[in-house]
This record gives sequence, structure tokens and C-alpha cells, in this order.
Amino acid sequence: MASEEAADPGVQPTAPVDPVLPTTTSPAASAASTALTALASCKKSQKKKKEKAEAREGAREGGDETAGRAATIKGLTRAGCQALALGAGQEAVGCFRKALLLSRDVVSPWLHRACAFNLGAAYVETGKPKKALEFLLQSQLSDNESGEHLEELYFNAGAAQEGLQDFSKALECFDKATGHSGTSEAGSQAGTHMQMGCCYLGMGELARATRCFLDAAQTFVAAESPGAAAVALSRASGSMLQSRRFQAAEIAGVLAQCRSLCETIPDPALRGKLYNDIGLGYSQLHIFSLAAESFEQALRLCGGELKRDWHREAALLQNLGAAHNALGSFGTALGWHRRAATLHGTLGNRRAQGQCFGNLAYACSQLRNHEAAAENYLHALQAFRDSGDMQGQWQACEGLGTACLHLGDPQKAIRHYQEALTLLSQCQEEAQAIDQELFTEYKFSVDQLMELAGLSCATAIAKAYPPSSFTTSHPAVLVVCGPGNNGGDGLVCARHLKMFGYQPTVYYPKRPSKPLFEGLTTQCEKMDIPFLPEFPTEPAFIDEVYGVVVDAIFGFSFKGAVREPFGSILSTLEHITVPIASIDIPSGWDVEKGKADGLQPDMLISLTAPKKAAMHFAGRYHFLGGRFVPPALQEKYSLNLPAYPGTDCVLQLT
Ligand SMILES: NC(=O)C1=CN([C@@H]2O[C@H](COP(=O)(O)OP(=O)(O)OC[C@H]3O[C@@H](n4cnc5c(N)ncnc54)[C@H](OP(=O)(O)O)[C@@H]3O)[C@@H](O)[C@H]2O)[C@H](O)CC1
Ligand SMILES: [K+]
Repeated sequence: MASEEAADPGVQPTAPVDPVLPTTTSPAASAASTALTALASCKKSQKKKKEKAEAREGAREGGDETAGRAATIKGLTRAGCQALALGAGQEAVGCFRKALLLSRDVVSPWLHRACAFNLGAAYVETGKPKKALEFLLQSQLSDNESGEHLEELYFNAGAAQEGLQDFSKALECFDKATGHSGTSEAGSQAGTHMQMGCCYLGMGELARATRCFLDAAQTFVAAESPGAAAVALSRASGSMLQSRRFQAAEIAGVLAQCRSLCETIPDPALRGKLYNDIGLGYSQLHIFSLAAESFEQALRLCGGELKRDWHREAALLQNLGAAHNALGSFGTALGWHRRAATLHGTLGNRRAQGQCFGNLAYACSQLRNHEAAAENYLHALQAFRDSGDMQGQWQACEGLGTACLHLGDPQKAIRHYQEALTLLSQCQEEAQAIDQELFTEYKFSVDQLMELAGLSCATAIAKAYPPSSFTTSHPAVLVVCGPGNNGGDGLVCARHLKMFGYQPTVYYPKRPSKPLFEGLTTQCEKMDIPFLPEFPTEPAFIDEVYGVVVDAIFGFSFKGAVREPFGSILSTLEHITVPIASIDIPSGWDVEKGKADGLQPDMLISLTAPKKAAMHFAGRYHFLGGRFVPPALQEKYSLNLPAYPGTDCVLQLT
């Protein structure tokens, strides 16, 4: 979708989409990739294990009473390994479990531990990390075991911890695995680096993740594994893009390296996936010519008629059209949009089809074929209505309005523009609507959400301004609370800051007489958090005494001109030099348009989802908090929230 005014088609909804091959580095994606990598490693270790088990068991087959049992264990181990190789994880688990049971009656503790290891590794593979750890722990090898054994054990334990999203424990294990990797192949060391990269991604440490992926890529190249090296480079470029701390030229360099490796990868499916990822990377860098080339290369690899991946093909056609729109080659774009719209339609993906019709309409309008533009905007509008996409609907209406103007029908244009405006305001009321739905449909109480919101704020503040960064003698924080729920978030935040070792002081001039706010106030008082009787009028005084000021005055219900006493408070805050951390929205800002001459906080903690005004935020730290929106609600409002790292309650956006 794109409106006539869309100056930046890479950011507008014309941007390539990727429903099939997410480059996302969310913990979920990382877990998925973990499972895959673990699979490869397990297979490797199972193979070795199998060989060693056979050799050692063979040596033990000396006609003693356990020979028969050992032979059965050997058979079960072999069957388990075969099942693993065929991807039948459950069956493998069954075999290894039986082998383990039998091994209990065999005198050799080594054999028992080897069987426990096999079962643990199979559980890693079947995505049962808790079970995996249970058995991997039973397989603890002694210090005089070979380094390779220990490397395998720690690798699998790391993969299991990663599956449990305990990234720091996983990293400890992977570290130990690399510590024992002296004799192992380069490929297995690189595999460990990949896993470590995934852990850092899960922890939101994107620069470290990038380093690990790049290290892995280098080792894979040295080990002559171009496919694995290209995957590592693709992950590296993804985390570089996400971190926003790398220069475009650096990222483009990684993408180019990845692309040249792709040419040597024999597996067409992997090559196709990588070309698509590379295309998405180039799109994010706004290098649309290379993006289009990469998408075309991916499209050629979509598979023959029998094994065709139609969903991927539809996404690629859509991406190609979007890239050509961005390049201004609208004539070429038309064909891609049409094919994409048809294929998405056949696959029943109405929303994506709407986007393709929108892109097609935009290309038609640029080619001055306003009749065709109007017709396609109408198709887009219908598709967005069917799929409940409000943003798509108002953009289609706006496009329709412009097309009608060009076609000499101003009355009709006005009607479409009016509809676009109504739809737009409905979008902007979304934050309140989500809030309402959380209470009415999902039966959350305000207290619950406020607790989570306030905890997120305190956590984000502690991340951005650790006590060591304060120039004041104590980590003193002034929390200014307003009369609504934003103020309530401030009180909760103050309480958690105190728990975290800060010294918060609250200013709360207009206190609603409601049990919730009275309770929050008492909790703060009981925790020896002082409440200021008056607000300091001198900005210099605030700078002197406090290291950070939390702005919890107004949130999304602020309207009109600021009324006292908040007008004077905000004027003072506009002149302080210590950093301000605003909760949800900088106070005094228009919820949609911001306020150029208003408060300019150093930090913004957006709750639930960034509000429109967040676009005008120019401070150093933007965090997302309020990790409480259930997936169904996220989907209903097409929130497209980025994934929170691991179990964190905040996510740093910038
Ligand atoms: N789901 C979530 O994301 C959650 C968000 N939470 C936080 O709640 C706020 C929204 O809270 P709400 O109570 O709806 O409103 P505000 O805190 O933004 O402010 C309302 C009060 O402000 C007064 N007000 C409004 N405009 C002005 C003005 N121009 N001058 C002075 N005072 C003003 C208003 O007074 P009235 O007299 O108009 O009633 C209210 O007293 C959201 O942003 C989050 O921070 C919750 O924690 C739950 C989860
Ligand atoms: K605020």
C-alpha cells in the first residue's frame, strides 16, 4: 500500500514484506533456529556417539552376563541414531529411553552416562529443553574425559538452556564448550558461535550477537562450508540492521559477502531463502536495485511445479513490486503487483492482496492512469475491510480521494477524504481501545497493568541510567506524578526504583481520592519515599539534587491547553539539564503531533505500543514496556510489536 504522498516507499507499507522468511531476531525466531542448529549438532554428536558406543560396546562384548544387554543397548542406540537422522525425534527418544533403562543394570557407569547423554541430546532436538537438561546432567562426564566429549555435552546443555530462554546460563555452557573445543572441527566451533549469537540476540545485545555471527561466518568460510557461512552472515546483517549502530556501508559489505557466497551453495532451497533475506536487508538499507536483483534470484529458486512454495513465491512477487515502486520503475512494477495480488488472492491472504492492490494503484497513479489507480484502490479498500486492517483502509481511501480529484470529481474526492479522516481518527483512538479491551474483554484490572507498566519504567530507567552514571552523591530521582493513570505508573515506578537501590522522591500535587491511588501512595510512604510538599521553582535546584527526573504527569488522555499547577511544573522541567524519562508520552505533547517547543526528554518509555507522537521523540533512549498485551489482541490491532528479549519486561528500541 502507498499513498500518493509516499515519499519513502521503503518505510511506507510498500516496503517488502516477508511472511515466509522472517529475518527477525526475536527470541522465538532464535529459539527456532536454535532447534535447527542443535539438530545439526546433535546429528553430528549422535553419529560420533554411535560410532564410539559401538566401538566400546564391542570391546565389552566378552561373553560376560551383560553381553546380551549391551548388544540390545547397542541396537537401540543404532535405531535411535537412525531415527534422528530421519528427523523422527520422538522415535529416537523412545529408543534412547529404553537403552537408558537397560543401561541401569549394566555395571559400566560410562555406558549409563552415554545413554543419558543420547537421550538428553534427543530431547534437545525434539524441543524439550527441560527434559534434555535432566538427562544431560545425568551424563556428567568426569574431568579426565576427552575434551571432545565435554564440548558435546556443554554444547547440548547450552542448547537446552537456550531453549529455556536462560541465555546467560546457555552462554556459560557454550563458553565451556569452546573451552574444550581444541581438537574439534572448525565447523563445530563455528556452530557454537552461532548459538552464542542467538543467545545475545535473545538478550537484546545486538552488537555482541553480530560479533558472534561474523566470527562464525569466518570459521565456516575457513572450513569450506559456504552455506553455513552465508547463513551466519545473513544473521549478522539482520542483527546489525536491528541494532541501528552500524554504518550502512558496513552492513552492505556483509550483505555483499553473503551474496557472493550464495553463488557457491548447491542447495537451491537454502540459496533461495538467503537471496530473499539479502533482498530484505538491501530494502532496509534503501538499496532497492540490489534488493530487486536479490528477490529475482530468489524467485528463480522457488522450486518446480511439484515442490513449489506458493506462499514464498507470493511474498517474493510482492517484494519485487515494492522494490520497483521504490526505484520509480512503475511500468515494470505493474506486472509484479498483478501477479502478487492474484497469487495472494488464490492463497486466501486478503490483507497481503490488499497491499498489492494498493501498491498497484500507487504505480498506476504515478503513471498518470488515474482510472486504473481508482479501480485498484477500490480493490485494496475491499481487501482491507475484509481483513480488518484500519490503516490500510484509510490509506486506500486517501488514494481514492486523490484519484477522484485527478479524474475531475472533487465531490467524490471529498467524500473519500472524509472517510479517510474518520478511519484515521479511529486508528489514533486505538491505544485507548486496546486499553479498554484489556479491561473489558480480557478482564485485567488497572492495578495489574499499572504494576507491570511501572515495573517496566523502573527497569528501563535502571538500564539507561545505572546508579554508577549519577554525578550526584546518591542515585536520587525525582518522580513527578499527574492526576491520572500515568501518575499511577509513576508511583509504581518510584516504588520499584527504591527496590533497585535508587533514592526516589515523589511530587504528587493532584491526588485522586480513589483506593488505587491512595494505596499506591501509602506503599511509597511506607517505603520511606519522600513526597515533596511543593515543586522546586528553580531548574538549577533540580539539576543540583537529582540525577534523573521521571515525567509521569500525563499520558494518552491529555487534551487541550495545560491547566495549573501542571503548566508551571512543565515550564520548570523544560529548563532543567538533567535527563528526563517520560512515561508513555512526553507530558504536554499532543498525543499525535508532539510539541516542538515542549518538553524534550532524554528517554521515552512507550507502554503497550509507541504512540504516534513517539515519531517526534529525539532523545537518546526509547524503550518499549508494558509486556502484557495477549497475542490475540496484538493480532486484532495489527500491533506488529517487536519481540521482547527473553524474559525481559522492556525492549530498547533506540
Ligand atoms: N494499557 C496501557 O498501556 C496502560 C497504560 N497506563 C497508563 O495510563 C495512561 C493513561 O491514563 P489516563 O488516566 O487515561 O490518562 P492520563 O494519565 O494521560 O491523564 C488523565 C488526567 O490528566 C488530566 N488532564 C488531561 N488533560 C489535561 C490538561 N490539558 N491539563 C491538565 N490536566 C489534564 C485529566 O484531568 P480531567 O480533569 O480532564 O479529568 C486526568 O486527570 C497511559 O498513558 C499509561 O501511562 C496504565 O498504567 C494502565 C496500562
Ligand atoms: K508522561
